[in-house]
Amino acid sequence: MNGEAVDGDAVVAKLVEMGFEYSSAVEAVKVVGASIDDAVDYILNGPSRTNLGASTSSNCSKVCVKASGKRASSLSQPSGKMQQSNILDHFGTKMQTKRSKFNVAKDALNAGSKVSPVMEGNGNVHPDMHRDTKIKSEIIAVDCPVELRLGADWEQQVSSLLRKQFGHASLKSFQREALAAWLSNQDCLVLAATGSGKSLCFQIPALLTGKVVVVISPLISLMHDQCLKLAKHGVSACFLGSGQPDNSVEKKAMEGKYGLIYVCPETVLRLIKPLQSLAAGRGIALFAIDEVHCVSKWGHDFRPDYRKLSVLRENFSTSKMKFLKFDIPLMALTATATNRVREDVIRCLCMSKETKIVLTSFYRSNLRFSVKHSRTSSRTYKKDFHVLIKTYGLRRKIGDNQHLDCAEDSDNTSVCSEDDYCDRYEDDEANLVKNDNTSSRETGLSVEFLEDETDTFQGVDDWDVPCGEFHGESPDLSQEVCSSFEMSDSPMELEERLKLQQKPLDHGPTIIYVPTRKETVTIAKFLCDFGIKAAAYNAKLSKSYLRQVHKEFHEDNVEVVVATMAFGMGIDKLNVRRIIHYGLPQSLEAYYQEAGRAGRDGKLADCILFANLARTPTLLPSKRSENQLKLAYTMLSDCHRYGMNTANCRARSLVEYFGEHFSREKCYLCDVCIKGPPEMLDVREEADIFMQVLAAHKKQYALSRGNSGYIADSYDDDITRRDVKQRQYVEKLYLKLLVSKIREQSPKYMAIDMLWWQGLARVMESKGYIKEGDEKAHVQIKYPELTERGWDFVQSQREESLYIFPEADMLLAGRKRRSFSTFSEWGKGWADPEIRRQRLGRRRSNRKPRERKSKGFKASQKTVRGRLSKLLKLKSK
Ligand SMILES: Nc1ncnc2c1ncn2[C@@H]1O[C@H](COP(=O)(O)OP(=O)(O)OP(=O)(O)O)[C@@H](O)[C@H]1O
Ligand SMILES: [Mg+2]
Repeated sequence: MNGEAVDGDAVVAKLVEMGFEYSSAVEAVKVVGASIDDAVDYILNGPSRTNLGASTSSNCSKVCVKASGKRASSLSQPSGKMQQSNILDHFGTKMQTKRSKFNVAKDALNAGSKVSPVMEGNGNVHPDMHRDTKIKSEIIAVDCPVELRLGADWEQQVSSLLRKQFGHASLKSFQREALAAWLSNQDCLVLAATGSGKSLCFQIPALLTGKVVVVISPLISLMHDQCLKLAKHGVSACFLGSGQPDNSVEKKAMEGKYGLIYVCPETVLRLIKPLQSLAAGRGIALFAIDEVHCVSKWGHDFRPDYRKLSVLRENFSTSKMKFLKFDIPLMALTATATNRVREDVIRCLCMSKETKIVLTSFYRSNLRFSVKHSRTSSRTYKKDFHVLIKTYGLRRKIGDNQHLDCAEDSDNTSVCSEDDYCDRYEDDEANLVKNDNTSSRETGLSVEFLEDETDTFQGVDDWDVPCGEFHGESPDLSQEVCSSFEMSDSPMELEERLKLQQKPLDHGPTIIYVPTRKETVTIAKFLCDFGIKAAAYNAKLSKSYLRQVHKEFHEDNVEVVVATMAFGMGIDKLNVRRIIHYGLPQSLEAYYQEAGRAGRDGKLADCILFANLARTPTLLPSKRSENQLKLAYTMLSDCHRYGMNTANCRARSLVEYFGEHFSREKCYLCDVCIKGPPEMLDVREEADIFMQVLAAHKKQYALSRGNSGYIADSYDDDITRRDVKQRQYVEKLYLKLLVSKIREQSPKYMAIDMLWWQGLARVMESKGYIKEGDEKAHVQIKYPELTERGWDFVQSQREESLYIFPEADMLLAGRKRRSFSTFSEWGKGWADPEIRRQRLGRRRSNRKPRERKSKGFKASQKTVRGRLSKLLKLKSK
């Protein structure tokens, strides 16, 4: 009995961790018992398809109806919409027919193989799937190709191989460069955009020579994905490590039975000796380190074990292995690396000084970037996802063949939509205050995120989500990705791009990235309620469910996947039309990496970022050293600034963030290019007072410490030295306090909101007039301090204007009514007739009759008069 209770609790805890609501978890465990799989099935499928005995089903029917009723009431449902009450409805009975499904997949893989297909039953099949399907481990012997002598015509040989094996017309220029470097035994760092075809750079060497290519990859899902694709193309490959259920695969791999061996860094460290034997036997052509940004602490996905990969150079060099004529070349590849990360990678991996850097543009010219302001909470789902609802939900209603114009709704493309803002004004202000006051939030864990739990990078096992790629056909060569990367600014091209601005998207799936597991489930359920085939994806959901989602997504049966970062790297699906980030990502690297899942077929795709721009973003919880914390803040801050930007082309800012010179003027596709920047604003007066107050504080502080030194000479005495001595001045002036002082000095600034000043502080910082005065890193400036340039600004007393493009928060503040965070401020404003008129008018318009009524009733219960009037009412009845 006792044991049962403990088990039940553990299952409930696990379900909550997966992102399910506590009440649903408790209810599921009550009905199906302490089995995770049954409970998940119960929550997702409802009682109808849960594998329960008839009696149990009927017994629980009441509970289930109650549960679904509860869910329904929490979501607003428009009349006449398609009803699909849970996120697995569209899977139909597929979850129950794993065996036949998998066999079909296996058949498809084998049928697609053109040359001696090697699809290892055990090698590429997840243990669960293996158990379910009972596929016999059947190994097809691989004839090692004879080592080719590659002469000057190697490009021709590669081209014919490429056509025969992969169906591609030709190599892209960066692939050619990377292969040329490998052929001359050089190390190579390949920096190329997401979806550009980096994998081919290390797959070709395995096909050209009889030697093995060892690929180091961070995710089992990614390794599995690539092995399945290679099998489809008739290339022998396997992956090793904890995700590999068949122990014999490792042995065979070390005997040279596979052309490509995928390993995670943890495994490669363990296999150094056997790999040395392999190098002495069949030979190793290349070590490829995919997603190499994981090496660097400056990268967004740092993996400590990646840092130990210097063992490759140490152990596979001519000094260590006398029979080698040259060090086995290293090829490192990534789509997201800043200059700092690149240097770090070369140093950490001990790559040679002559390392060839193959750098292509990070620019993805077919991606249409935009940023929208949203509270990103359940209250805004309906508004934010209305385009998806229109596209997928309605689509089914009017028939699949009919084209639906799914161009973005004009008022929704706006970064700062006014009605978006007003109704959440109070909350946002409260959050701002909360963020400002709780510096502990920035140093520790955010309660909000602790509750929800996030998918953070822990280890390769967390990502053990084997998945397959079942394209079934080669990509359309006329739509090669490379063509979209190599566009010029010719008038014709420009015209084409201008046409693209308003072009509706082709039909294809969407991925929504959210920060927490909980949101994956709530948003997926919300979309399902509108008839959309949506599914949640987070690392804690059951493996069989995730495998199913992945597969259905690749087969175009799932239209929207709502995922955490667990569905990031390695997703190579050609026709993804929209990537939506619902909440600000933690870095621009992560953002660009995830956005890169869109439009891999070269056709137009949307990358939309919804973020609450009225709120300072917080870091997701993770273990970080002090330095890592600083870096994490810097990266989050860069991302925040990207969202705040209203004047620079988004594609340009992203590409320049990675250190690339953006050769064209702008992309002509992003929201900024389409709408143009906002009207410029002369902020000379506000900047003046901002800087003057800051300078005055610094002087007062110096005097109060008896250290009048460098500023005493220029001190103009509107405050006497004695006054200064009597008061205690803190060295750093908190931005909020600074704004209070500005308001104190001049009531005309009373009506300017704190958000606006935050924006101004950011602008002044970017112009080099102020800097952060706190040693701790912050997302946005918290303790402004004058720079030398700032002191010049203060002393110059220039009259000329200071025009700036107002940032998103400044625009929001302009539309928002100012709040008064302290009682004294509220009191002060009343003296000004204009402010008084505004406030009274606002108070009247703020009155929401329904809410006030209920609030009034509750309040009345607390007062004597209220209770008496209630009594009287009852008596009179
Ligand atoms: N030379 C080529 N011609 C046409 N298509 C190609 C060529 N090389 C690769 N591709 C296609 O490009 C797509 C993306 O390839 P790949 O997964 O290697 O991208 P990637 O650069 O590794 O992206 P990511 O950084 O997102 O991992 C694949 O579907 C592949 O078939
Ligand atoms: Mg890749």
